[in-house]
Amino acid sequence: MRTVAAIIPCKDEADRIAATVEAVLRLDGVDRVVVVDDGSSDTTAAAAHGAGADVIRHARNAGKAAALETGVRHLRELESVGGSGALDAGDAHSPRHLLFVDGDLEGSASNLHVLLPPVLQGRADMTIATLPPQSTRGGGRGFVVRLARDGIERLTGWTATQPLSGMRCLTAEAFDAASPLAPGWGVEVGLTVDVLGAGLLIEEVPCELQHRVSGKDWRGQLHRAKQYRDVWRALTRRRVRKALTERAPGVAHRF
Ligand SMILES: O=c1ccn([C@@H]2O[C@H](COP(=O)(O)OP(=O)(O)O[C@H]3O[C@H](CO)[C@@H](O)[C@H](O)[C@H]3O)[C@@H](O)[C@H]2O)c(=O)[nH]1
Ligand SMILES: O=C(O)[C@H](O)COP(=O)(O)O
Repeated sequence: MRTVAAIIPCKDEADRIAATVEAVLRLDGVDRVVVVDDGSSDTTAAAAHGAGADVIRHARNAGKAAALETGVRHLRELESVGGSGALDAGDAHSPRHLLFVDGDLEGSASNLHVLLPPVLQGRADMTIATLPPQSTRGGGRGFVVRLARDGIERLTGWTATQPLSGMRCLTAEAFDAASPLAPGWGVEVGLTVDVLGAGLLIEEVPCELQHRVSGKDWRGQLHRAKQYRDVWRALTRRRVRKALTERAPGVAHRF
């Protein structure tokens, strides 16, 4: 049985991370959980460690994409030092599949198991969870989601139901196709465009997840403004790269 390593980027999730880690560790097929504490000012790292995760910390906040990259780098280092060479138990020559999980899912993370079979069985290179209506009402008006969905569609022809969903299971090949990741909140859009651009397959999978939604207050709106900026940057970079690939292939890799 091939196994999957989970990476959980988190900032200030001390109240939620232990329940999330415990639920992910119980998932069939997941044998390691790496939590990246992205410069939290609370006790996120200690709570994650206490729940059984490998924990690595950013001294300063660097954003979600950087936290995911740190997690994957740490995982690969851990496993090459440990002797398994970033390989899984079932196939001595394949790098690990990855499961990206947000830190605020708590017990609902136990429903993430549906993301694994399409990837483990080779039907998809990346699965993306789609979430049901959330029990707490959010304060968004759909601006970021529309920017992301329309941008992905224009670049790839594929329509994402929930383009910002960060709960994803992916092969090492899919991760490497999107590396370096688009910074900050651009990471999901970058992953989707790059994975499709590499000719790999994506499947969306409904998943009963509940997370902390951003509200209508100024914090929520500031968060959305940053999401908008990062998604716009990720899309713009990829539009430039695509145009250059068509017109000046020699320089396109620099973008
Ligand atoms: O600087 C940061 C900020 C957040 N996080 C973590 O990233 C995850 C997602 O952040 P969250 O605050 O929950 O963002 P939301 O806006 O609620 O998230 C939605 O939108 C994001 C993209 O904009 C996706 O990454 C998420 O999966 C999706 O649920 C959580 O584990 C956070 O703790 C970091 O690691 N570093
Ligand atoms: O609250 C949300 O759903 C996200 O922050 C995205 O914001 P949006 O509703 O403006 O797209």
